[in-house]
Amino acid sequence: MPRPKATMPRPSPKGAVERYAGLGSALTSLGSALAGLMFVWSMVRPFLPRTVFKYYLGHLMRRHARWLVALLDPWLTITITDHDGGGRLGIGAVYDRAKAYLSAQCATRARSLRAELAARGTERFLLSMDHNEEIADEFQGATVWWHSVSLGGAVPRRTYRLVFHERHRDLIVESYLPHVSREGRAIMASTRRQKLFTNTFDRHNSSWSYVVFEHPSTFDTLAMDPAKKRAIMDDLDAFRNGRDYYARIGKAWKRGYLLYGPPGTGKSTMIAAMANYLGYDVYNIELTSVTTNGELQRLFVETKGKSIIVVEDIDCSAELTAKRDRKKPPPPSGPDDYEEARKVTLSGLLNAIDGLWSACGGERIIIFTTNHVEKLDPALIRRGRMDKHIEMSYCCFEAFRFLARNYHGIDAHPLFDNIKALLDEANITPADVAEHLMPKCAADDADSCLASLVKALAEKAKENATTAVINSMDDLLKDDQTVLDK
Ligand SMILES: Nc1ncnc2c1ncn2[C@@H]1O[C@H](COP(=O)(O)OP(=O)(O)OP(=O)(O)O)[C@@H](O)[C@H]1O
Ligand SMILES: [Mg+2]
Repeated sequence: MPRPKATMPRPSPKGAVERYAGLGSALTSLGSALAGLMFVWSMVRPFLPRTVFKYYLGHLMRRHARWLVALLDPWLTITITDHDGGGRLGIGAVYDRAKAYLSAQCATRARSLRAELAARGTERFLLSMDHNEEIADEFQGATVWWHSVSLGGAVPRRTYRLVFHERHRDLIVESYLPHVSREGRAIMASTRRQKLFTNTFDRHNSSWSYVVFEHPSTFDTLAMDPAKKRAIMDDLDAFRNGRDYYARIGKAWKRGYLLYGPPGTGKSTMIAAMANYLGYDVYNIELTSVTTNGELQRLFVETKGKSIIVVEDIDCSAELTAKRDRKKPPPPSGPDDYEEARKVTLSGLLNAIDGLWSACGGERIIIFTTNHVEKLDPALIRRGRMDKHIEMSYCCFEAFRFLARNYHGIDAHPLFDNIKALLDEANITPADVAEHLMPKCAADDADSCLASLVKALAEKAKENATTAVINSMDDLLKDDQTVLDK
């Protein structure tokens, strides 16, 4: 039953009919032969000793069942699904490689295509097959068919089905699939786009979904003490180039950063700058939508290498601020207990971060952010888990100068001295400074923006001074009360 050559424009409809074309007559004659055989079998069977039937004929039929199936349908199928719980173990990666490989094939062969931008800042498109589209490919004289389908469910899973003749089994498994993987990886490397993954929850479980990561923040636009910034960049470089070093000292190739500081001091901006600097994907875990420790573990396992795993506002994310739960919880008995058992616990998070999986593949950075570092359990942020603690503080003069250069291209201004003095008293975040420096209308320029900043700083400094006086009076009153009580 020869299938149309791959060079033909498009097997129709969807190749399935061709695959079985010509089988009709064979099936008809086989059907009548089988019917005759069954008739003879029913006549003969009562006269056969039980053992003959059970051990000899049964065995014979089982042995030849595969041969019979192969005769009826010699076409084999390999299914490759995206994000089917094995991304970390390479199944998701296989899908991505197949998709990249097919992008080159389908550009000339498929009739219904999907297009996405190949990489940030380029005009190149990456083409892929649309759902239910099929293309043929030739490899060392063998023809294979790739069929793109979407498996149903709450989160539809994009899937490729690779169909080929059984006589090519070895060629496909030993040579063609590695060829697809190799070529696909090369194409991916040349068109790689950073991704931002977030965990979503449907009625059954959590899974990752992604968008293209396009955050403009870089270390060039991040305002902070230059020496501190340089130290962070050096740390990232050492990590990125540290594969052999980590292997030599016997540590998993991962590094934890704790970013802490008041709101608006640039923690999220710093994460984006790190991701852009390293070119890594970002996995943003929303702990409140993870219901169990097991699910959290699975999400971590599904992350790929060259990535930053982020848990923002870790102090508000889950019940992680209590002391480590040393005792095992009792088995759930009532509905409330079940609700309790569904929560992510501190030990669950620690296991997810440090589990054995974390040593496989490697090259992962884990970042926690918090506004209240003092609330966190020491176990969570100890060195080795959160290796580097970075304080994101209120805007210092260096950071202000950086922002002024960035927003208005100025390195000096008569108001700078005034601003320097006020910054020490005002405790204002880089986010607030940036807001004042941003022109609000066409008439706004460096002078007006700096004047607006000075006004805001003066007000904040005055407010802080008043608060300080009130606090000190409170302290005095408390001291007096203590003396009176005695
Ligand atoms: N150090 C900085 N350099 C440049 N811009 C900054 C800096 N810090 C803050 N910003 C500006 O302020 C905005 C808010 O900053 P960001 O979201 O990073 O703060 P955050 O520390 O993550 O706050 P939160 O604790 O509320 O999450 C950013 O969009 C950015 O434009
Ligand atoms: Mg933030």
